[in-house]
Amino acid sequence: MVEHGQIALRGQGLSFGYGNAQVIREVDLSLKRGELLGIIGPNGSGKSTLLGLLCGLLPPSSGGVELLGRKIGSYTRVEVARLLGLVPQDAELAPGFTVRQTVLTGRFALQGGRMFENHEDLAAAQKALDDTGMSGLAQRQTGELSGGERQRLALARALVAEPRVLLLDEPTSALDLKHQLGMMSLLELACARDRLAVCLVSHDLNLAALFCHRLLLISQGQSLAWGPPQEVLTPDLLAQAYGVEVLVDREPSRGRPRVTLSAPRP
Ligand SMILES: Nc1ncnc2c1ncn2[C@@H]1O[C@H](COP(=O)(O)OP(=O)(O)OP(=O)(O)O)[C@@H](O)[C@H]1O
Repeated sequence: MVEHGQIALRGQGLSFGYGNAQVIREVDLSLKRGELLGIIGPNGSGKSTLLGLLCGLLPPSSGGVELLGRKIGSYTRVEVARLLGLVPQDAELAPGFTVRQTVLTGRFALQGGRMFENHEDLAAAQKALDDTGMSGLAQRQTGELSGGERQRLALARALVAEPRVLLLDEPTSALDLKHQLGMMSLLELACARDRLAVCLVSHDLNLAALFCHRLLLISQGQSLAWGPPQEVLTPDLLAQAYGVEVLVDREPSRGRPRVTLSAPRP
């Protein structure tokens, strides 16, 4: 169970626009230590923009973000990089590097000016490669990876930095069933064991329901629902957000809500 009272990341009254187009409106969100939080919502509803606000990359037009109890703007960039990891959609992987070298670049913020990796860095990189199922590809060049392998490498590079908060934008979108389960189980374990706070954006409502403690449903830049999966994944709320009819029942392994699209016969 997630304990209350230990907020890792908090966004309050967040608003943001690109130019004159208002994209995020008055969104509140809190992420506890050890919590796995899912942000869901239709295309263009503002999920990636919200992640950008939460990690301090985008400046809110109103409202603010607190990381571990302090305004995010009061940290230096290196301090933020040390505490908070971000895995964007299509994470950039520099060409010409091997998978292992790429994972090791994730240790940069921990190295404090040290030029070469030490034994601890190498051991952490190996563990991240093992955990993400990438050790067999450790010598492969980044330009020679499949989409799913790139996603797993991006996660390995983020985990090796040992962040306190991890934000991920559609981290399972290119993964097959086994690797979806592997990645979500790994994140779940990091939450439970290391008290990592994880916030991920996903279009896979069932995967999010299966693993996330709470969900935030965003629609047109606003928070439409916020709470445990069974309170958010209801046919009414999903119809409001996505404009489609769905069936919601319980999946048998954890009793979490399961969403099925309802399509009329042709
Ligand atoms: N750099 C930008 N400049 C202008 N408008 C942008 C920019 N990035 C995103 N937008 C617009 O802001 C809105 C929210 O985009 P955002 O990427 O946050 O949505 P999303 O919910 O993550 O979408 P998706 O599910 O399709 O990835 C969209 O209307 C998008 O077109």
